[in-house]
Amino acid sequence: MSLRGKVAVVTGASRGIGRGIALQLGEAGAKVYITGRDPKNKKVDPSLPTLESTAQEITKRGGQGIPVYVDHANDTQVKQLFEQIANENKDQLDILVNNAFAAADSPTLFEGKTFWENEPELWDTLTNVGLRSNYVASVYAARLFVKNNRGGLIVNVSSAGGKAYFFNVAYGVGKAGVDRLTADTAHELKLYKVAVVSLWPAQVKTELVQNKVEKEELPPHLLEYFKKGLPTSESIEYSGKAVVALATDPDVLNKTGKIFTTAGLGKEYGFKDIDGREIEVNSRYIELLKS
Ligand SMILES: NC(=O)c1ccc[n+]([C@@H]2O[C@H](COP(=O)([O-])OP(=O)(O)OC[C@H]3O[C@@H](n4cnc5c(N)ncnc54)[C@H](O)[C@@H]3O)[C@@H](O)[C@H]2O)c1
Repeated sequence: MSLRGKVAVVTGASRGIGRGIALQLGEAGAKVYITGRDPKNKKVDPSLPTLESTAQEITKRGGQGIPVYVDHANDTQVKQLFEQIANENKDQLDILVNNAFAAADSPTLFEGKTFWENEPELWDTLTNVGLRSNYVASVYAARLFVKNNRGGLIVNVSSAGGKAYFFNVAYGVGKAGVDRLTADTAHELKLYKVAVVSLWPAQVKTELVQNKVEKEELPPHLLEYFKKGLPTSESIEYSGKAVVALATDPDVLNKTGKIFTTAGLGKEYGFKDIDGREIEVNSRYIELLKS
């Protein structure tokens, strides 16, 4: 229970990597605010977990899960989230994980089209919730961190797509933006002892990807790529273990502004995936990080 007494917020945590991070923060004893869109306003796939079920699981594991409906495309709702956190915790906030990403459930991400074959609006789908939304949440979190003057941690969930071509042009530019957001917010927050890092998971066995593979709802090249990778993929909670390791590291400020792979952190801090597997560091990612 190394994070008992800490207050965290994980955006986009009903499923996927956000859910895995929220569960591990809960297991470490934190109070975890988790956000997701109101199911009344979106198409719900009943086979995917919900915000409420994730919150219950956090509490079952020893933390406190608090679900808050927030559409991260709506700045007013994000502002209200941080007002709620401030009111309920005497302004305390210790950890922000920017994870919400709107593109994965849009079929366009996986279609394999060139940028000129897609309509320009694809840019907005891939960067409004996934880059701009990280900036907005960071603004409100930073105001609390600075007011409290007791340090803090922001983890931006990103991807190797920030340095090399993955899926499509807007995806890569968005991820490069997330990594630059990390570097520049870290620069301004260092004085206040707030660390900001980018986290690159490798291929992750998310509920969405597993569903798409099972139902064969992917173009052939991606179906083959995901099928081949699934057996050795990281669990959603492996990213959570990485966030807990960072949040409990008294020297985390030495890492501020930089990008870390989940497996690299696993090796450094000595954690394994939840099934006991040691995850290999992807040698291509190491090369990309040096470039
Ligand atoms: N899945 C992978 O293999 C993988 C690998 C590396 C990096 N990543 C990155 O991890 C992040 C999360 O990806 P994922 O695979 O878990 O995706 P996912 O689609 O499974 O999860 C995204 C989460 O964001 C939420 N969300 C979407 N739009 C929202 C909105 N408007 N407001 C609030 N919440 C919203 C979804 O409900 C969901 O909980 C992304 O940035 C992705 O690029 C994923």
